[in-house]
Amino acid sequence: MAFFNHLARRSFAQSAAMANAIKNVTVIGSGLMGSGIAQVAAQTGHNVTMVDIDPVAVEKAQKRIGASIARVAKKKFGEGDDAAKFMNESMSHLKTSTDAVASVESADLVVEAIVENLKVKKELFSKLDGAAPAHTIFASNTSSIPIAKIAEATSRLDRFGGLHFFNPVPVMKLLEVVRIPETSDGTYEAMKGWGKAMGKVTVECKDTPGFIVNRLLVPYMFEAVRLVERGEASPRDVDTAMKLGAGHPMGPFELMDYVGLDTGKFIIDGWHADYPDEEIFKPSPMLEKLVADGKLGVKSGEGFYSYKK
Ligand SMILES: CCCCCCC[C@H](O)CC(=O)SCCNC(=O)CCNC(=O)[C@H](O)C(C)(C)COP(=O)([O-])OP(=O)([O-])OC[C@H]1O[C@@H](n2cnc3c(N)ncnc32)[C@H](O)[C@@H]1OP(=O)([O-])[O-]
Ligand SMILES: NC(=O)c1ccc[n+]([C@@H]2O[C@H](COP(=O)([O-])OP(=O)(O)OC[C@H]3O[C@@H](n4cnc5c(N)ncnc54)[C@H](O)[C@@H]3O)[C@@H](O)[C@H]2O)c1
Repeated sequence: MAFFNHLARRSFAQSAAMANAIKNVTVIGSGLMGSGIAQVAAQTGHNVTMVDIDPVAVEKAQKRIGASIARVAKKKFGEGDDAAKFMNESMSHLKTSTDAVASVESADLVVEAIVENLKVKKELFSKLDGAAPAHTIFASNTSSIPIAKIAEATSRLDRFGGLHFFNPVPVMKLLEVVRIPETSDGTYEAMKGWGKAMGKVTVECKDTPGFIVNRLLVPYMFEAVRLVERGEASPRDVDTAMKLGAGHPMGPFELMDYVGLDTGKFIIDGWHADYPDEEIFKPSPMLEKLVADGKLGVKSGEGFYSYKK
């Protein structure tokens, strides 16, 4: 018994040490998710570099983060000195860059949150693999792509996993921590420990399509799309029904607009390619048209609904 207690203490100490070892975090992608992850990492005292290929995206992300940190500060401290101190300290932990390769040179953890496209994610990780130190853990925030397929681009499968956050990151408490068969126990413990240091509740999941939440959420959203396409109800009434009848904070159309319809299309196209016989994953004419018209949801000012002021 004493021996097992000793082992348990040692593995706890090891995982705590690895989680504590994550100080320098590089977040690649400064869109909806990357900016949220970078913000929470900075708020929780990590040294963060947030990277995007698009300098305009970085600039917008900084503004979004400033506004969001102000909301968090107000909620935590009200008005006054403590709120200002929290905001200043958080912002002082955040750097930005447009050079992904240079930004990983001293990273303990890289969290990728770029476009939901396997080829683009692999190209990125393959470049980073040669530039990051040997100890650096790589993680993807993908919604739907198998982690193993992304990890193939690197030679560090034991230091690779999934860290799936939820939108809006500063508010949503959940973090799905995903391992592939090669992920080492040390890496997995470090990812979970970091999630806790970020203030999230972590759940563990294997590298299964959609992990836990999206395995249930995506078919639900697409049932809603089919229902509207069949002319059985309007998006507004479906949303009202799910909010007032099922207690959801947003209806499925509001939520799709919030997530981004381009991301929704990437997810469904990927799953349709992988599971061509599944009716629910077949392309939706309604979604195809909105994306083709540049109506990507809240982020572009219009999707199923208009957000233009
Ligand atoms: C097509 C297929 C698509 C597949 C999708 C897969 C996507 C993905 O992989 C998984 C997901 O993320 S799935 C998506 C998972 N996500 C969901 O399911 C989300 C469902 N929606 C919700 O939970 C709620 O509607 C919200 C929390 C978004 C807003 O809450 P509300 O009550 O309706 O409105 P409120 O009054 O404005 O906000 C209330 C308070 O929240 C705080 N706050 C809010 N935003 C903030 C920010 N950016 N920063 C900081 N703080 C922020 C703030 O404290 C505010 O209080 P304040 O006094 O005003 O400062
Ligand atoms: N939107 C959501 O609700 C949500 C939730 C959980 C997970 N995700 C996943 O997170 C990832 C990002 O989603 P998002 O909603 O933040 O997308 P987004 O469109 O808001 O942002 C993506 C950003 O990545 C940048 N980018 C693209 N290619 C890049 C590259 N090679 N190097 C650096 N930057 C690059 C783009 O310029 C853009 O700013 C996707 O994998 C998505 O599936 C999204």
